[in-house]
Amino acid sequence: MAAGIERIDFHGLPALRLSTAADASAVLSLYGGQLLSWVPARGRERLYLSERARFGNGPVRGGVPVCFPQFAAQGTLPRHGFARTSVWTVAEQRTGDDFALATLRLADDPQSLALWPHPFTLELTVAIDGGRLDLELEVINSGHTPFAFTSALHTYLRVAELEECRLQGLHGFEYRDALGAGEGLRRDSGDVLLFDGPIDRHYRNVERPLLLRDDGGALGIDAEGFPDVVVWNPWEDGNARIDDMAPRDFRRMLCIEAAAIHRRIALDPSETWHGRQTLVCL
Ligand SMILES: O=P(O)(O)OC[C@H]1O[C@H](O)[C@H](O)[C@@H](O)[C@@H]1O
Repeated sequence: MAAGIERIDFHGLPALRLSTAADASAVLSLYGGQLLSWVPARGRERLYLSERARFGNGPVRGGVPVCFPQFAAQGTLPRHGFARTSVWTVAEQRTGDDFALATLRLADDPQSLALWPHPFTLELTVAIDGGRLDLELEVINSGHTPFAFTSALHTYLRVAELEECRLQGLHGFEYRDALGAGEGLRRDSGDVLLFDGPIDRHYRNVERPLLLRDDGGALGIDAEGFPDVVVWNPWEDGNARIDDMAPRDFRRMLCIEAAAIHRRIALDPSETWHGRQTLVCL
């Protein structure tokens, strides 16, 4: 099969389907600039997408939402900012013998300026190549005054069984426990992170790569530019409070997010920032 990129309708959303000659594929929605599916060559679906997701009516539960210019409720903007509910445009698409790549773009408009008074351009580039996925976010300050932002690629990984998952690579790094009381920092002391309850940890200045093992094999998780890692799973009670997730779905997903949140990124006029997350099937 030849590599290709086609425009599709995905649950009513305009999207691009990327595919490679080796049969890797991905679906990238223009709504939110959100990757909604990634199937590596000879592999299974690697991203969780809720069967109860709402498409085009608020945030889409699953895939890789782009959080910008605010992470979670760390400010006065809508949760996780407005990029995940904005309509992006296609800036570039390219295929080669063994890869497919697409870039989506989002720029300020009257609605964004009413919420956040800064001209900006965002570009999200998604590239698939055999067993590898690269996501790169570029932020350009296209205005005349400085601005600062927080951001994340809020990656929802699909896992076979959460309690079988083992995450390596966070040993020794400091984190803020977003479920705990107070602002104190803790230090990860385990060789591997296991999942047997709700978790919402914001690790700082993590030197990667991370390694996630579950029943279905191992996934390497690397990043550049994003200093932080968020690990989130709502577990049973949290899941029950999320109306766009089926009741036991917390066992099928794990968010490991490339983030820039513990310190805001400041950009002067015309300055550019890049952050990248890479997932590799091992
Ligand atoms: O439900 P959402 O607004 O998409 O947020 C989902 C989750 O995002 C991040 O992982 C935060 O650390 C969590 O605290 C939050 O619950």
